[in-house]
Amino acid sequence: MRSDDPADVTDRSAELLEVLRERSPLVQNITNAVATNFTANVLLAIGASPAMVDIPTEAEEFARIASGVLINLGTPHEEARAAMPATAQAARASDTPWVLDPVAVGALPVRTTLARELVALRPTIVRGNASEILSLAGFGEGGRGVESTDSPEGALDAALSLAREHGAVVAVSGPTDVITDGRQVMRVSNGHPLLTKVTGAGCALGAVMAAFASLESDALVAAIAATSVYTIAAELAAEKSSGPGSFAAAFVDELARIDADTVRARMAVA
Ligand SMILES: Nc1ncnc2c1ncn2[C@@H]1O[C@H](COP(=O)(O)OP(=O)(O)O)[C@@H](O)[C@H]1O
Ligand SMILES: Cc1ncsc1CCOP(=O)(O)O
Ligand SMILES: [Mg+2]
Repeated sequence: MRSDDPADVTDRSAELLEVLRERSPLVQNITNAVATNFTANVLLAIGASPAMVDIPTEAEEFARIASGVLINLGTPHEEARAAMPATAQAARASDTPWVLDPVAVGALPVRTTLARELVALRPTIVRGNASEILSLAGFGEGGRGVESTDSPEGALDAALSLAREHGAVVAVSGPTDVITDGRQVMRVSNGHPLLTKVTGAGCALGAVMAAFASLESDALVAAIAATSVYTIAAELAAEKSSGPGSFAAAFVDELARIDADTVRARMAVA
């Protein structure tokens, strides 16, 4: 498989969805108070097994047995903050892939310092919106709270810089998601604007990336596969919903229903 060949990546993404359903990876989440329940439901729907293990000592022990780990900085309370670096180190030491979501880094001092510390611990994937990726790379001041005020294309240089400095895949979300390992740059154009009207949609995508990264050693392909399955499910859900509330429910349903053939037919990667 060539990770820069859209046809190969499409095939592998479809296959990875089937592997995910067979293996049901155990995904550990240290995530925020807003997105916790939605994230767990998204993971269950897609076929993974969520565990919100986020307190010191337990979290780092769990990272050794988890299939993948998400560390998300959305509401970084003291206990979670204390657990994060040791969890990242334990994940690294035990070859558990881990995803960093630097929610709202930029102007907010506590999470911005913490995000810089964590990114130096070599996440497998850094996932954020464009403003977050620009800020983490030192290229911007942050978005509007948790929302982006920048475009993924405008964050490409920042993503390349972060990827090269830290040896991570960087996935920048937006209307077209831009994903890079510091050499290749791939774009996923699936998705629907209703995803931006459900809080935690970006956060839950990070957890899905941790699930896929546990199944595929090429983290670029894992991030593309996760984004594609997720955003195609959003397209299907949007066709059946009348607004953000019914969309959120339909989205969880479509994550549970989506199959490999649908991924092959609809995936728009280039
Ligand atoms: N305008 C848009 N059209 C289609 N999909 C979008 C749009 N904006 C974001 N998405 C999708 O929504 C999901 C969350 O992305 P985003 O809203 O950028 O993250 P965050 O919630 O962290 O700010 C991603 O899967 C992304 O592809
Ligand atoms: C609203 C909010 N405030 C702190 S974390 C959070 C959730 C952000 O979720 P997402 O980044 O997925 O939109
Ligand atoms: Mg976010």
